[in-house]
Amino acid sequence: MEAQHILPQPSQESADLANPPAAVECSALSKAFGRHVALDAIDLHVPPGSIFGLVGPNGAGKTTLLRILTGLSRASAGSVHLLGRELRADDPDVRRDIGYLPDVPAFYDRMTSTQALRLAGRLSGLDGAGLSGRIRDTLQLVRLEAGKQRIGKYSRGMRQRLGVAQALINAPKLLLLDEPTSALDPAGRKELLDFLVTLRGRTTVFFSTHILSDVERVCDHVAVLDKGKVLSQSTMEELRARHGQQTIAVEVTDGAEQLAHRIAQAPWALSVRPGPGGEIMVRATDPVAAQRGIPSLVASAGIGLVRLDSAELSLEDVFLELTGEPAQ
Ligand SMILES: Nc1ncnc2c1ncn2[C@@H]1O[C@H](COP(=O)(O)OP(=O)(O)OP(=O)(O)O)[C@@H](O)[C@H]1O
Repeated sequence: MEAQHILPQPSQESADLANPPAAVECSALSKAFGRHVALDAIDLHVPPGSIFGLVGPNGAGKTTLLRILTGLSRASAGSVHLLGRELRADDPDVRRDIGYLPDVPAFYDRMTSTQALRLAGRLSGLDGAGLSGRIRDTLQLVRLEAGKQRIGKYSRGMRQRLGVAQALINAPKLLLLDEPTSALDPAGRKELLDFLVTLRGRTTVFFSTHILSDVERVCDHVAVLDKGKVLSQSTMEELRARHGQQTIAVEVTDGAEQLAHRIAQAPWALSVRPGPGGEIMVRATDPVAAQRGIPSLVASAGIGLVRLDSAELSLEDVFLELTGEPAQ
């Protein structure tokens, strides 16, 4: 995918700002459906220009949050600022610079791709030759024909790609995507993710997903949402480093199960579980005490120590540590 025609151009105004505002700033944001709390006083800071992944299992509250950010749903409490302006029901202008791809994009099935994008463009205030050019460019970008085929005949993947084109029609400064890759085959996923990378630094991309490898592939920032709470938010490096330091990988010659049992009794042991390479992964309240204590536990068990190291954690490991559940 080639992005240069459809990318928003960096504005002089934003270049002049020493500290551009956060693309998304949520403060104590809550949403309840009756007695069910879907979002529980979340604070979220999405830096401008970032590719930000919001990961969470089914039911975490991802779609609820994205619907609030796009103005499709109202928060029960708290505030949202988008690109420096407060999101309010009586101020539709705030949403002018936003593109949105819902989890299941809806179209009029009797329309063609061009007609759907013309409608979306007009709703964004575009018209004339400028709109026609943008329709051509965005369709080319998502590899869809401008022909006579009706959307009702499209595959799921084609509908998803048309949804991306629709979200980009107004050259948004903030692109919100709800599970953008879930309906795509591996080649389509790779293509969409590669395209999102080309937007880095020019448009803020905020997307929700439960596919951790997608986040690892393209995101520079990540937040973990679970049961309506933000458990963690940081850069990808900070997330891995923070959790890696607290987790120690222990590899022994034999008797790993017996050793794991002994380690679990130590006062500094938070959790002990098998790692991907057959080693024992130890999460410790005091990593230094754990690094000192583990060799003597290995020696007293009469087995040999092969490796004792800070763990190299994948996002999958971090997610498991934070939520206590593997990603679906
Ligand atoms: N309109 C609604 N009425 C009642 N409960 C709702 C409504 N919308 C969402 N919920 C509940 O709020 C919680 C969060 O749902 P949400 O769809 O935001 O999660 P999600 O992280 O997007 O999950 P998924 O990946 O399955 O789409 C769930 O428990 C869901 O059942």
